[in-house]
Amino acid sequence: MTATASTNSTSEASPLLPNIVSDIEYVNAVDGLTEDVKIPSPKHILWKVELVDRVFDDVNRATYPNPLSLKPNTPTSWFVDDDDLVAAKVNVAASDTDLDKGIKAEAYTLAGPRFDIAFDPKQCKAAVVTCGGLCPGLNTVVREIVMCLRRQYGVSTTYGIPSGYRGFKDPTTWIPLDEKVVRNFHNMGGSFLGSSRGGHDTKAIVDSLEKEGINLLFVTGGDGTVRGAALIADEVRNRGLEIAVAVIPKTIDNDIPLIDRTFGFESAVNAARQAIDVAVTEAEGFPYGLGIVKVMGRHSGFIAMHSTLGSRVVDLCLVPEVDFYLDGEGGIVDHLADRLLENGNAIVVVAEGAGQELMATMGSHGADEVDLSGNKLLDDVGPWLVKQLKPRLNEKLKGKTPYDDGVTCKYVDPSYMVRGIPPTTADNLFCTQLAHNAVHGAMAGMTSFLVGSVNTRECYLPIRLVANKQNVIDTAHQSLWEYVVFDTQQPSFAVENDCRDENDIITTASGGVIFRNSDDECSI
Ligand SMILES: Nc1ncnc2c1ncn2[C@@H]1O[C@H](COP(=O)(O)OP(=O)(O)O)[C@@H](O)[C@H]1O
Ligand SMILES: O=P(O)(O)OC[C@H]1O[C@](O)(COP(=O)(O)O)[C@@H](O)[C@@H]1O
Ligand SMILES: [Mg+2]
Repeated sequence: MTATASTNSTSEASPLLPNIVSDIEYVNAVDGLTEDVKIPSPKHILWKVELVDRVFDDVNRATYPNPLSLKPNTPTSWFVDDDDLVAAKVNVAASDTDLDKGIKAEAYTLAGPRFDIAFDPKQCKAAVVTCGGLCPGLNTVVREIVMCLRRQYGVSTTYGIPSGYRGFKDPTTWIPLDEKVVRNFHNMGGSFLGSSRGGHDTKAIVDSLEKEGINLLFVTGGDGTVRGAALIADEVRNRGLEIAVAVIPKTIDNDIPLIDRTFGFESAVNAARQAIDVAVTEAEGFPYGLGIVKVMGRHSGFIAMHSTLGSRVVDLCLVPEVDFYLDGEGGIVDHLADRLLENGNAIVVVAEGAGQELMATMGSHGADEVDLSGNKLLDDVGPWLVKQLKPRLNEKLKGKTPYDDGVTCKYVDPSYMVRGIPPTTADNLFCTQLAHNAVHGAMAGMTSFLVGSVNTRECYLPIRLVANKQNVIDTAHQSLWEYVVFDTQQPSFAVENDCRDENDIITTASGGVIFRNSDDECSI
């Protein structure tokens, strides 16, 4: 079966996403069908990315040849066509393939270099900024943006904005970046440019961009940064400026929706696994050793889930997405007591955002504060868990062990050790792909977009599809969480059995899920 998208798609304006959603009529949907069999044309969605103001109007679109295309022997097959799409969903229900209905398709624009570009490289000035919490790979992204701009497009001016969004205000502090400066960035943890929370001032940022003649802006950061970038892109559009705004999503938390994973996540998972290994050594070294490891992840437990599955020795994994309880049948105390008696030791991995409600109901008074970006500061679940578990387990083990001196509890909090490290090789490669594709998209005149991998293919997503939503572990459907429950044999705490239409659910390769909401204005 082949499906071909027609090129003359019609644009359907949505009040919230002007010119982003378009219907594509599939033609020749099923090979071998005779001419007289008419397939009712279902609506398909292409989540188009916006173009900078000057090139928005296709008719007046000025283009320049991509310098890469002028180099001798560059295969034309290296270039991506605007017709090349990435399927948003690769799993389809059998009922969706009913010939009467056709297959409902939803797609993003494939990332990569375009044959024609929208900006004259000689006139280009770029800026790059790193925002939010640190993350392995930030420097690689900056390095590769500079390298790709210079080597592939001949753009020689790129400024590094110091200290996140707040650094835009004073252009005298901007750092000129060239190949020499960035050469060894890929080996460095942290952010050479510096980062920060808070300090986003849309007007001041766009004033500086306008004053300094920046036309390519690359922003790397997490969910907060994406919201900030959306505001910058709106302001740029409102002022009619020719500035492409591209986001390269970062965060060790992996909480950006729709994409397979964020860069830095894999590095953080590897480091978290090392902490688990230490806890195992300690727990095995003492009678009835209980190792408890707390890892980062405020709203999403991906680091906890993936490091648990990577280590395969964990007896209990607690994440923000799943409420748990301590006592009684099906509680975590009985489960851990069983494992201690059976194996002589037990390992718990807990994400920092887990158990917040339980702590509150049991009288713990959280800080009730937010950080400079407005992120709620969490109650510390690690020490709380140690305090709750120790006496309960001692009670459970009484009279059942040879020494009768209870559990030996070892608490490991790797904290920033999972974050302030250089990226793994896989993350370095991933950062390179993301950075280069961000440059290709921006040079092609795309704006207000985020570059990410969807179903292992790099593509461009409109920022607004992603802002204000969170990627969380999919606990209600067949996903990686099922392996956690199977592997740890922990109680399967009740999860919301979501009864929304399957079409509203988007799952990600790392085991995440988001549910569309009305903001998407998407009707299939
Ligand atoms: N709703 C928002 N509007 C504008 N800027 C925001 C918003 N939320 C966060 N930001 C800015 O984005 C930056 C990073 O946000 P933060 O939440 O700290 O990290 P991350 O982007 O990694 O999630 C901060 O400078 C913050 O001020
Ligand atoms: O750097 P801070 O302010 O101590 O914040 C720690 C938080 O940052 C993170 O490492 C990453 O969060 P962001 O990606 O949202 O910046 C969280 O896992 C953690 O809760
Ligand atoms: Mg965040």
